[in-house]
Amino acid sequence: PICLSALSSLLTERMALMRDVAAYKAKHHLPVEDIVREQNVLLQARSNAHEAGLEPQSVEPFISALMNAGKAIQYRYLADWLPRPESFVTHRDLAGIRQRINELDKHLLLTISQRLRAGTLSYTDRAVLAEKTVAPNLTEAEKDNLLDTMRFIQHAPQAPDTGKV
Ligand SMILES: C=C(O[C@@H]1C=C(C(=O)O)C=C[C@H]1O)C(=O)O
Repeated sequence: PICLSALSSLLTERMALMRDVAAYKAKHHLPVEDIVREQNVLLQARSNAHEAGLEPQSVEPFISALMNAGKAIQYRYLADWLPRPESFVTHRDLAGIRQRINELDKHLLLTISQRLRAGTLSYTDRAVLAEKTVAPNLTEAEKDNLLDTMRFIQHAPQAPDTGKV
């Protein structure tokens, strides 16, 4: 259960940051989708997965689901702000927010790796996670997608110990 609450707070914090990302982009007239950044997030995730003992390919659908949810949340904020342009104030800069997102993604994969040592996620775990993970503008469909792709994540096979030094 410890791992599950850590997981849901990491997910919730990542989703909550999307408000600041959207506000920064609105202020600077930047598009929501940033393909170069997305490629970096995926590359970083593969390397974090490897370090956490996970199969790098198996984390890709989960990371893509995180980014899809992130973009959808931002689009909803921008739509909500259209009639009230004064409401999108942020003092944070994008580089700082992205640094925090990098940390969160790394911790997410480490926590998932730890949790998988206790066995695969059960339906109860999934329900607990779904209930605990609540963020503004995150829909149930996006949450389902996150939890479905999380179940796809696998540990990397252990390197055989040859006994040689
Ligand atoms: C969060 C951002 O917006 C989008 C979502 C991303 C994510 O969830 O990591 C990455 C790039 C963008 O397409 C961002 O630009 O940093």
